[in-house]
Amino acid sequence: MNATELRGVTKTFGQVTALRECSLTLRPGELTALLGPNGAGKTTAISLLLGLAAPTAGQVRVLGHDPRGGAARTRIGSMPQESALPGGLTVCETLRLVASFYPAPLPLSQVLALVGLSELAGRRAGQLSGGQKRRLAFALALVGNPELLLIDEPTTGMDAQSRALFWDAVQQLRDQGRTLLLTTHYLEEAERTADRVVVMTAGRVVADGTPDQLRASVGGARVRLRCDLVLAELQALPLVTQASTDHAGCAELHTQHPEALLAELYARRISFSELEVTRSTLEDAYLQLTA
Ligand SMILES: Nc1ncnc2c1ncn2[C@@H]1O[C@H](COP(=O)(O)OP(=O)(O)OP(=O)(O)O)[C@@H](O)[C@H]1O
Repeated sequence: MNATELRGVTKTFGQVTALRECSLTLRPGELTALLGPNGAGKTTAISLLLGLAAPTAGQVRVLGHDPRGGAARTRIGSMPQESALPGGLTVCETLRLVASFYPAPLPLSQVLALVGLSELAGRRAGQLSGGQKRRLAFALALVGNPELLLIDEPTTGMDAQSRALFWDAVQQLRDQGRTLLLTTHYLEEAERTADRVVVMTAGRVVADGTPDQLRASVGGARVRLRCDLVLAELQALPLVTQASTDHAGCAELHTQHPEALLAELYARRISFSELEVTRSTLEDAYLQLTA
């Protein structure tokens, strides 16, 4: 089996326990989004998969191998949260240099086009903007033609256009049958693109499923409306599990039974306007799971 997994992994750094009996299996050909608050252990999980650190307890396999050996190294691409690029080399030279370490790299023109750097191929890395450097880091993760891509907070620092381009490229890579694991704090992006979402908190996996399964685990909907009730009255409404008001004076209610809640408002002759009902999002599930 070409398994890529953490099995019962604990990782400590002195007094700090970054992972606690953490188990996670990546399915081939899937895009898995690894979510969790700051310090949850996401980067630690990735560094163990990359073989950069050894687990304190438990087992790590990558494409069927121990990642600290060399067997799987050229089959993996990684994009770390921060990367130091030699500023004097051009985009093309940097890519060519990294490609030279792999047995069957992708054509540079294909990689440049995929990450949207074709027009900047001759520019020195030190002269790229922050977002362009992130694109180059992504290109470096891809150029070795990896089966498995481990990507840590890729879209931080990218503008909206770069982000859209990035997710488009990620979908293409997944459609080519590659396996991807990425961490992100942009839940909407994960919700739209990931086949599977794993939520970690305090070094443990607390949820693992498709975006639909996670949304269904909180169920219900958000009901937004304008009415004269104050916050305490909104919170006291039957069927409301959570209530808040925003700066514009609109109420936001969370409920498992939006239709019954609206019927209740009518029955109580509570008048309201600007009604909006949306089903729970991945963010709702995430906030509940990591609360
Ligand atoms: N080399 C290290 N030495 C000591 N503690 C560390 C080390 N690396 C990570 N930690 C600690 O382990 C915990 C998990 O860190 P990790 O970087 O994996 O979290 P994360 O989920 O990636 O967070 P973020 O979203 O902020 O990137 C944190 O408490 C962190 O301070």
